[in-house]
Amino acid sequence: MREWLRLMSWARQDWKGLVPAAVAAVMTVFSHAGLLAAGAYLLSLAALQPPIGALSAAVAAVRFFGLSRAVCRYLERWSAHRVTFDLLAKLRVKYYQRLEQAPAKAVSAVNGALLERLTGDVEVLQYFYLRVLLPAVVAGAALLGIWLFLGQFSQGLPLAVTLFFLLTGLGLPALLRRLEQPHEEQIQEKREQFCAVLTDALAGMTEIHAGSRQTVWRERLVRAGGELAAAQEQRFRLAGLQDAGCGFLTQAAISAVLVLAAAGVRGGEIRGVHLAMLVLAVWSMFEAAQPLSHIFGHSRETLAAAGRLFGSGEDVRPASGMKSGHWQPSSVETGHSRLLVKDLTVRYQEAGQNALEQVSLDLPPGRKLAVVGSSGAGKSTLLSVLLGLWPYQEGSATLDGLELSEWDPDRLCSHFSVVTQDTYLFAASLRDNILLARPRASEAELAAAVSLASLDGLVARLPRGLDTVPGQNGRTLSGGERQRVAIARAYLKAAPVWLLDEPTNGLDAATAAAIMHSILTLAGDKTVLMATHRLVETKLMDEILVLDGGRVAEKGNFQSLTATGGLFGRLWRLEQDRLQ
Ligand SMILES: Nc1ncnc2c1ncn2[C@@H]1O[C@H](COP(=O)(O)OP(=O)(O)OP(=O)(O)O)[C@@H](O)[C@H]1O
Repeated sequence: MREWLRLMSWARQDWKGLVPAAVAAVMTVFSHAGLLAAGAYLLSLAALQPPIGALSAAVAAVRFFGLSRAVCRYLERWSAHRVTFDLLAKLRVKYYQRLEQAPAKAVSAVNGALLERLTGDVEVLQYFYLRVLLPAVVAGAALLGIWLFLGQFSQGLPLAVTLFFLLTGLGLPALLRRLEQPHEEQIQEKREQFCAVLTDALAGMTEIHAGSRQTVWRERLVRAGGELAAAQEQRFRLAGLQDAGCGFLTQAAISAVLVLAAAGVRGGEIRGVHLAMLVLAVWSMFEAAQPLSHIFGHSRETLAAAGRLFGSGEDVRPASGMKSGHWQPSSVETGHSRLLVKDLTVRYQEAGQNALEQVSLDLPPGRKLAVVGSSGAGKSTLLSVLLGLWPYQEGSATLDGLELSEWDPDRLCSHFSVVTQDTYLFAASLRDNILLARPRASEAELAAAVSLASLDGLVARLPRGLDTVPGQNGRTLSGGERQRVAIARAYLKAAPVWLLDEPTNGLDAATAAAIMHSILTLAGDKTVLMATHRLVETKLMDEILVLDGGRVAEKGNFQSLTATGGLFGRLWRLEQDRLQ
């Protein structure tokens, strides 16, 4: 019921488009009935060979309904689809924005399932209007028309037709609905599974090849596709049964009308010239009952899709989000931001282990802080929380005195230039990929970013320079080159705080040193927080925070930490041994 109300209120946003579409749909059905009825009447009357003038009204009616049917059908299709696609576009954007504001949800969900929701579920919602709301309105109007029209001729006819109309539109579908229900749920489940396997296979293509697992994955895909097809086959069988049942009931209704009307003619209640008209008018009105029979199926599908779509938005709590009336500091403009973290505790699962526990740090403007620790210590988690990508359960994290959870996500992000361990490049030109950070940057600013990030050598080598498309996720670029693109983006963004998550991960020592040099030169007097595994890079930082199992194990600068022989000292010696 909740989903129904939400769908109705969703559709209500565009009621100005919906009403004309519904009117056009009703007029189409009436025009169709009018055309057949007037045609049948004309032929019956003509068979009695009356003076030609007596046929003129019927001829005019046939012409009128013939034209109005075509025009109304066109208007109905055009307006209904236009308004539906408008609504779907709005819904897609809204759903994407929700995910964007709460990426925690996106990260924890299976990619394929998310993709399926953004495409499949949103697509299914078009049925709500086109195949649920609209047919219901049209069927209601048709039933009213049947009563008004047939009531002129006999009392028994509307009753008989209504009975068959309701059996066709509601009785039979309600019966089949019970049989279909388990298949619907199964189809959705199988479809999500198939999408998840497919997206996994595409994303992990390299690993699959490297591990010679092509056959296994091909079989997995074929199996998932086969299970989906089998589930769909069952449902299509029932849909076929429903179509056959509808056809049968329509013919039964026509036969009943014929028998009743013929009896009426014999009894003098109905004129013989009206007999064919009544039969054909009823036949055409059943055009409105047949779509009604699919309402159950489509409403179930749309309600399930609405539940997943609206539901997924609902259980997401943005990690950051502006509370109305809050003053939002604007240190982006002044270039000075202070990050203060106090006793921060973060858990990924409600009852799970803490990924961060009682972590505190102070990052005044211009300070350079390195966060180190072994794998799983919580470095990336800390950065995700600061970026507003993950909520925290306890403690506080403020930027310029305002809790991160109070910040508007866009405004919060505008304070950070980010370089992650694996920079994503879109399937667009290198220019567009760099300008992502500041789309309105001038050519001079872009050129400066390219040169300062040491990308000019690469740009000179590329066939179309900055306009070259480096493939999906920069397939044609090396890891170091991709990181340089990220640095150029960070520089262009000119945010007061640089957040770096292992920016030299996977690069050789020489490239890593060159990248670090570029970063620290470009960051200049900006604040820097860098998570890293390479302890040598921490020599250049003002302070080092050593995390161990989500807790702060040590704090200090490079000299003090190596001198004490604690965790950092041990890790440093291990790194030195490995390099020798
Ligand atoms: N999305 C997630 N869902 C559940 N647990 C997670 C998630 N991301 C990280 N964790 C867990 O949180 C802990 C900290 O992970 P985190 O990625 O922050 O460590 P890290 O120090 O950055 O590790 P690495 O150096 O390997 O990147 C780990 O135990 C990890 O398994």
